[in-house]
Amino acid sequence: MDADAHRLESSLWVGRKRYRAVLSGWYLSWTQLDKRNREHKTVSVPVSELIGVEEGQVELQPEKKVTESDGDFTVFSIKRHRKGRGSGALWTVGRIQFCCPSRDLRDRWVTQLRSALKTHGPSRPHRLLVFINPFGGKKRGSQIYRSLVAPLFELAGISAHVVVTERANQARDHILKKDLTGFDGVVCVGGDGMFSELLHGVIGRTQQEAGLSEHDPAAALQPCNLHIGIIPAGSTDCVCFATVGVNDPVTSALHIIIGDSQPLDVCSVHHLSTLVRYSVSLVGYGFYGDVLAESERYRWMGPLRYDYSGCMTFLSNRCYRGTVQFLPADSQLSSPRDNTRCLSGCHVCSESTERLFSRSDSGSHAGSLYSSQFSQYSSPWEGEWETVEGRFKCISLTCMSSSCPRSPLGLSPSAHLADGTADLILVRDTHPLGFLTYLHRHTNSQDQFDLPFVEVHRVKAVRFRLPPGEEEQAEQEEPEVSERPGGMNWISSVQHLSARAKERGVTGAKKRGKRDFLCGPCCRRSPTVSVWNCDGELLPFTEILCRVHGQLVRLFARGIEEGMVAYRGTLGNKSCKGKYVLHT
Ligand SMILES: Nc1ncnc2c1ncn2[C@@H]1O[C@H](COP(=O)(O)OP(=O)(O)OP(=O)(O)O)[C@@H](O)[C@H]1O
Ligand SMILES: CCCCCCCCCCCCC/C=C/[C@@H](O)[C@H](CO)NC(=O)CCCCC
Ligand SMILES: [Ca+2]
Repeated sequence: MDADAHRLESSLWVGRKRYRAVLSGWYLSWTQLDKRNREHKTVSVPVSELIGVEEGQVELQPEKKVTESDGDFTVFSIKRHRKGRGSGALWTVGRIQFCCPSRDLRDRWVTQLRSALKTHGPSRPHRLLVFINPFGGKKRGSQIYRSLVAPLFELAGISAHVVVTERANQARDHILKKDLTGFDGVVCVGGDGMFSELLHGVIGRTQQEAGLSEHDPAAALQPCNLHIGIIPAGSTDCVCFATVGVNDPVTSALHIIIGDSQPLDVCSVHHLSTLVRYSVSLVGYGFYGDVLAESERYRWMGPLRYDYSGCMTFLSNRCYRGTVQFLPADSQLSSPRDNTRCLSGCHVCSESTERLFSRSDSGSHAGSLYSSQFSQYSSPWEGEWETVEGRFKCISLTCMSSSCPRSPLGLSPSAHLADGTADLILVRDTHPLGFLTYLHRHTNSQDQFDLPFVEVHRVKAVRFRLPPGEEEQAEQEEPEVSERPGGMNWISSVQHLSARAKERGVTGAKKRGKRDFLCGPCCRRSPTVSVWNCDGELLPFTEILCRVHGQLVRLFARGIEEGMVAYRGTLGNKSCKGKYVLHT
């Protein structure tokens, strides 16, 4: 469609000032005119960043108020605010009140702006399925949705079907089993645990519909079309923070409204021939597993439980033996120590998109999303496995930086959201001060990998084994796997085992009498086996195989926007490229 099909130009008033307003191409701009018709300051807003247009003078805060008058209309758009270094932009709603000399002209402006919005925003969602966890984080999910998010969805003309969950895994089961026709996306209001429910629902549903089994780690899974949105209202909100750059409900709601799309790598975790779980932020053994196991006893503390358990776990000064094997990623493409950051529009991720989807029938990426991935035609195990054996303070695998408010640059600051790889961080046994230095570097900009006991690898797959004599005694715990593609027996079996792991604070190890978490970390002989933390859930198995699936899901996000985003505009006659002209 011709970008100028909606062109409109006229004189308008904003307050007492007269402007020449133009809707042209991809922008709405208005230039102040003086009494002699000389042009002054121009403000420009991309149509893609308009939220909605309303007749009359409209205010949203403290609640929606409309004052009708013949010539007025109100335009709502995205307004950026710069946050601290390393984080993304905070978005709020900008409001501009225009006044036309006639009702007829007002109607033309409203019609043209609305139709420009439709044309320029084909990827914007119209219908969303929203799951609210009323108990996540500080238990403010329902209030956050009602007061901050719902009014914006209404303004943008999005219809939302809201489910307030009454039990864990309700959102996941709903996505797996219910009719989702007509929904353009699913949204969670909660923390990483809620996101994980949506992730499992969306991936499981997509594989069911494609007739694929999720258990085979070598299988090429079908990329998911249904977008996931996250309104942060949890304890860590790591996935939101790492994909948007801030954990702010309004910013996330605005990314959803304008239909942003961020592909995300997902790691599948397998035990023997069973899929155990999917992960995007952390598969962690040793310290992070112990912190999570310990924190389960202190849920009542809310988000503070991680700080308390972190201290207790640190004081217990444990390390664990094991063998880690990994399949390195192509080191020509990127490295976890190249000091780059994956930002919005990242070229490493874009090139990966081409590699992952290039063998599809359709030339366009959007088309190729619906067809099979390149990896279906080649083995995911190409390359030589490397082996590292030893005693580890912690072993972490992350598909993305895993930045969060506790650690603004994250577990692996140069990791990419959508490059088809994960970073494997091995922290060998060291003295407590060394490990404290490693942990502390997560909170500032010092390089946590520049320590003699730390190594980091960019990988496509990882395998973990216990030392001989300590192997997993999994016979009694092996879940019964459904033979049917997309079968769901494994979910309930693994879920049952995870719940048992949670109850005991640790996986089957207690049975072996090798550890006992429940009596406190400081007063026991050191256990020899830890537990895996998979995006905040304890895994019921110790010996696992992890495989990265490039760009398996898509979020309503755009990666981290660092600094103000440039777009063309004019300031008087001078170019102001590189500046975002704010308006209120
Ligand atoms: N109604 C409910 N009752 C109990 N648990 C629920 C309910 N709805 C969702 N859950 C579960 O609560 C867990 C924690 O939720 P959520 O992620 O929203 O909060 P959180 O406090 O941030 O936790 P975390 O960040 O540690 O995962 C999730 O794993 C989810 O499965
Ligand atoms: C001396 C100061 C030391 C400070 C140390 C700070 C280190 C912070 C690293 C942050 C790593 C976050 C990894 C993300 C994990 C999430 O998928 C998961 C689910 O929400 N959270 C936890 O498991 C919760 C576990 C959180 C552990 C801290
Ligand atoms: Ca990645």
